[in-house]
Amino acid sequence: MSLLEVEGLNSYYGDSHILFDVSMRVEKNEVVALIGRNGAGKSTTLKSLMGVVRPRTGSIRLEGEELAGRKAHAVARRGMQLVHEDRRIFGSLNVEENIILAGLTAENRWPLDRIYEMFPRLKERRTSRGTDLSGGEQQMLAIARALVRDPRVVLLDEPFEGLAPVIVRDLMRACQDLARAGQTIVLVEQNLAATLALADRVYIINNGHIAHEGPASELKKQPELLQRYLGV
Ligand SMILES: Nc1ncnc2c1ncn2[C@@H]1O[C@H](COP(=O)(O)OP(=O)(O)OP(=O)(O)O)[C@@H](O)[C@H]1O
Repeated sequence: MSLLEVEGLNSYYGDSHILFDVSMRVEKNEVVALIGRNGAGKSTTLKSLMGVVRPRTGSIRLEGEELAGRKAHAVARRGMQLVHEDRRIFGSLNVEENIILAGLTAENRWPLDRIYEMFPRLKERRTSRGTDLSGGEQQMLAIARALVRDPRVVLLDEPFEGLAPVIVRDLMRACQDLARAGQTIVLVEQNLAATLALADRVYIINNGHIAHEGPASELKKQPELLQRYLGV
């Protein structure tokens, strides 16, 4: 049994059918990336896993437990965390308050020291308000807010988007440390180099259909796939 088993997801916005029989599996300690063109359905897949979008049909099993149809807070309680593209931190609270608040209702929590070891920059900025952080620091804080709840699976939606290359490098390093420490991650990211550096395995989604699945290391040798589905 895989840690996360997704079968036959069909998701809609109103009458628009967005995901078509999406199936994926994620092993424990694995980093799985979901890539595809703009509008292919990557964010909708993460939102469907998290219960933010409610799939009309399909199954989402985490450690064998069915999560499809549950609300996001219930899914979070079972050990899934989604770091949204728009980060969702509290601007009026400082860094440490943001982290503590996120962890309040969690069954298990990372100690603050472990968070700060992963993101030394957050330790330096721990008394700064959310609104005073740079984009990169906000992204670190958004990830920290997910990690403090000691998730079984963390879903990252475009964590490097809009960040300067030097910040991307720092965040990449943190994500690599996280992966090495055994954190299971599902990553959606436009930065293909970063994606292939981080991921063990990749799914390509095209018009809401899973079009390819395979090891990240092999995708680098398949330029025709990248051309066909990503236009690169
Ligand atoms: N809230 C919404 N209401 C209606 N349609 C939506 C909504 N969110 C997304 N869509 C549509 O669903 C489709 C899939 O969007 P989604 O955000 O999942 O794509 P994506 O692969 O993550 O792309 P991007 O990289 O542009 O975020 C697109 O056609 C998009 O316009």
